[in-house]
Amino acid sequence: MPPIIEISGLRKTYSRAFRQPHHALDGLDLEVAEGQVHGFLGPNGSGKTTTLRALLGLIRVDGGTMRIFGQTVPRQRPQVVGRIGAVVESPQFFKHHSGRLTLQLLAESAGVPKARVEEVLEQVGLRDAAKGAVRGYSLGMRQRLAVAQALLKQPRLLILDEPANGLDPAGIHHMRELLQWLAHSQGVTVVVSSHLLSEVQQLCDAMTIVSRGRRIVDGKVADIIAGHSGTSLSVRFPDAASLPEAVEALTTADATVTAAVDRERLVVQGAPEAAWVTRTLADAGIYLSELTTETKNLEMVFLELTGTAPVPGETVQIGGSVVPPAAAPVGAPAPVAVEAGSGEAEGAER
Ligand SMILES: Nc1ncnc2c1ncn2[C@@H]1O[C@H](COP(=O)(O)OP(=O)(O)OP(=O)(O)O)[C@@H](O)[C@H]1O
Repeated sequence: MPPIIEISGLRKTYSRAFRQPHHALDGLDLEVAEGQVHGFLGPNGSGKTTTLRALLGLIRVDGGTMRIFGQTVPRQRPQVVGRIGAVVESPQFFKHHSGRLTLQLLAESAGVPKARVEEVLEQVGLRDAAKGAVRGYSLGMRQRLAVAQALLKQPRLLILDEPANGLDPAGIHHMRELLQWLAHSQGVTVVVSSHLLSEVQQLCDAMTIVSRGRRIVDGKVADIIAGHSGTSLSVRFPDAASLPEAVEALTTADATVTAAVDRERLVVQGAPEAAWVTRTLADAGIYLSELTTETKNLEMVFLELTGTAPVPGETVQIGGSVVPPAAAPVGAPAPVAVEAGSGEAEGAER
């Protein structure tokens, strides 16, 4: 079955006064299969929103191709727009209207039966708050209203930019259940962008990790974690002067082992077992004072893949993540529901 979304080599460059042009998208690829919750994960400024805005026709790109439901967009957007619901960017609801009236007016203009309004209010958990004016809504409530708006037309593809934004833990849990139900029981394909790793891990079936406008890795969430996880060993010595000798001893004994000095300790990866490290060092006349095993979680995998792992004494700058290793590739304020394909509306230069 062809992917619901296929993006290949997408490019978007912003010119900046007195600075080099900025490649927000630098040949980005993305494939999203039908009926899954697909996480679009990346550090701040990695190009997630730019990609979603391009898909929805809100900005023009400089290169690459995009297909939704097999149709090339933006050219064939009219053929697919009715099947897409999206929540990207800031809310623009009439503050004096109630949540229910907001949805009723939108339903009317879209030719959707009024009964559908009650269904979506129930689905997003706003039934009891529906008669209150939107001006009294919290960030999380506006977020829910935006999602309700996106669901009105019973879309087959739902695109949400940071859906957990503004939601409290109960709201996040509720949103997760709703999105998984839509995907797994209703066959809706759901794409969510996020920088919340734990949320992606719990919510998504598959994910694409991006950094600096490029895809770093994609696949099933569990496979990505399994494929990049592993254990590393942290080794300390009575005297830090032993560190360079220890690196030499370990990497000479086995060329596939990596040993990196991290302040006063050595981080060893690829060793057959902990005992091998102890033995190899002892054979070289080096004695250690501590050896601990560290298992990687998704956060460590993400930091490693996107090159945003903290460096002692340095603060990683936005958009300044390092170029990821060559071996890796495998394959807001509260948002508002955006009418997909509502035209080319280039955002203001930041
Ligand atoms: N209209 C614009 N003018 C200039 N630069 C822009 C514009 N929109 C985005 N950018 C830049 O493009 C890069 C990608 O931005 P984008 O909003 O797509 O990132 P993101 O992955 O969604 O980040 P976040 O997680 O912080 O929302 C950033 O460096 C951003 O500053």
